[in-house]
Amino acid sequence: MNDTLQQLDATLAQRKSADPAESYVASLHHKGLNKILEKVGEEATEVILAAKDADHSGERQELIAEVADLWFHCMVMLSHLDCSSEDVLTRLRQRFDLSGLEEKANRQRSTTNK
Ligand SMILES: N=c1c2ncn([C@@H]3O[C@H](COP(=O)(O)OP(=O)(O)OP(=O)(O)O)[C@@H](O)[C@H]3O)c2ncn1[C@@H]1O[C@H](COP(=O)(O)O)[C@@H](O)[C@H]1O
Repeated sequence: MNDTLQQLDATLAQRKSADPAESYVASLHHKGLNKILEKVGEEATEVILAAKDADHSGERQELIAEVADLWFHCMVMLSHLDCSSEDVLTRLRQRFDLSGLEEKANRQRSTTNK
């Protein structure tokens, strides 16, 4: 697994029992799932706006920073629900040999057969 994600996952797990007054992550866990989901939604919107700006201006740093915020808040959400980045990476690895179009065709075939 990617070292950066693994290191951050370990920090996030530790913050589940930390003092909300001393840790941003602990404060999100303390506020609960709805607050975490609100942050994920906000960051997703910011990624979209930054991508549009990057497309017009050619400047990529803001986009990279916003994607980092989105990934981070998704990781907090996963941690809150007792999942980890490793679970997501495993799922992505399982898809390595399957094209997106093939996967979609299989899904549509199984829906029509119901
Ligand atoms: N990677 C991050 C990270 N990325 C973004 N953020 C925080 O996410 C918040 C982004 O939200 P906004 O930009 O909307 O800022 P805001 O207005 O302050 O947010 P709200 O008041 O709406 O909650 C900011 O407070 C950022 O500092 C992060 N906070 C923490 N981490 C990692 O998590 C670790 C643990 O952090 P603490 O729990 O704070 O110790 C840190 O060591 C870092 O590795």
